[in-house]
Amino acid sequence: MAKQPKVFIDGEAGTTGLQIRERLSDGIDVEVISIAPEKRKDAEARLDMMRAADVIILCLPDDAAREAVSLADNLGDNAPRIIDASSAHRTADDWTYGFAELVGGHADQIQNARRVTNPGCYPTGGIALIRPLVDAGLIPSDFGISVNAVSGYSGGGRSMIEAYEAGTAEPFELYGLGLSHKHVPELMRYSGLTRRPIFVPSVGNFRQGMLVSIPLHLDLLPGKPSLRDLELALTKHYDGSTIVSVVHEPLETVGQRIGAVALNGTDKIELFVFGSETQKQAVLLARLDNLGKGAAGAAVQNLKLMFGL
Ligand SMILES: NC(=O)C1=CN([C@@H]2O[C@H](COP(=O)(O)OP(=O)(O)OC[C@H]3O[C@@H](n4cnc5c(N)ncnc54)[C@H](OP(=O)(O)O)[C@@H]3O)[C@@H](O)[C@H]2O)C=CC1
Ligand SMILES: CC(=O)N[C@@H](CCC(=O)OP(=O)(O)O)C(=O)O
Repeated sequence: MAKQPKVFIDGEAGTTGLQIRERLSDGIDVEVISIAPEKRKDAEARLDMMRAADVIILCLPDDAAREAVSLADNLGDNAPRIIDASSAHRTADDWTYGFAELVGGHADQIQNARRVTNPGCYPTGGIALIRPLVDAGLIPSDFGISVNAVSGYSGGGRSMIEAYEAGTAEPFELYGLGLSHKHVPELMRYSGLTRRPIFVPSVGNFRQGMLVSIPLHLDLLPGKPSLRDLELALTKHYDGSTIVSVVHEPLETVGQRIGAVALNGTDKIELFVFGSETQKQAVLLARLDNLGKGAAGAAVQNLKLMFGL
């Protein structure tokens, strides 16, 4: 029988760490090794955990994740493999982007990678929608794209959760209005866009769940594609995936509105092409759980790929 991989979750007590822990206790053949809670920020103790681990999953703020990687570097060739859930290494050339469905064959790259950077929750939705359409030639890479999104408050980690649960946060707000959100470089790099998209995130008074939407003027696209053309290209790209699905619901069925929380507790993502053929306008839409495919679900998916679980 193959050896059970030993997993150290650095940041195990945080929002993402806890979700990963929960998923790993659900019949996945790994041994989770945990640090004593009072030592969780002690570099020597963390290094000892890294020595014992086959893989570490970083569920830390960006600076702490960078520090964890330099700790692991001290172990040279004996360093464990790394999955980083933070945004510290998302556009680094020597890391593999942990979105298995990105392009054909990408899952094999994750399988063989030593260092995998987990996608951000918003880029997961945006890239899932845009990349296949750029690759199919339906959206030119220099096309002007806007990405609007709403997240549950768990996306902001422990401090935002506490603020919402104490009733001290705005019930709903847009943010990132200086258009320099940290997710934009990642979104550009992996969606294949060369023109910087306008990204406007927002957060509301619900714990988890996410919608990412992209309005498009179809008559400004070079081939003037129909809604059906866009839907077909997405369907073809994700054919066979058990995680990403393209939902073929006519507008009349969904009633021209869609909620953010239907996939909560799952690691799935749904893609929709809404709009009006008459107006030649579309809204591409992704629905996911920010803590599922947007964080912990993707980390566990990558772990399974890396260890053939
Ligand atoms: N929440 C989400 O939807 C998503 C989060 N992410 C990313 O995952 C990472 C973790 O986020 P999240 O779980 O939400 O954050 P949390 O704030 O909920 O948890 C972070 C954890 O890291 C611990 N920690 C902080 N500094 C250190 C340190 N120097 N050494 C060891 N442990 C430390 C914290 O401990 P303490 O509280 O005691 O300081 C806490 O347990 C972030 O980089 C985030 O951007 C990615 C995708 C989605
Ligand atoms: C609501 C909220 O605050 N969301 C976070 C993103 C959460 C996420 O995916 O973050 P990482 O890229 O850090 O992993 C934000 O906008 O910064």
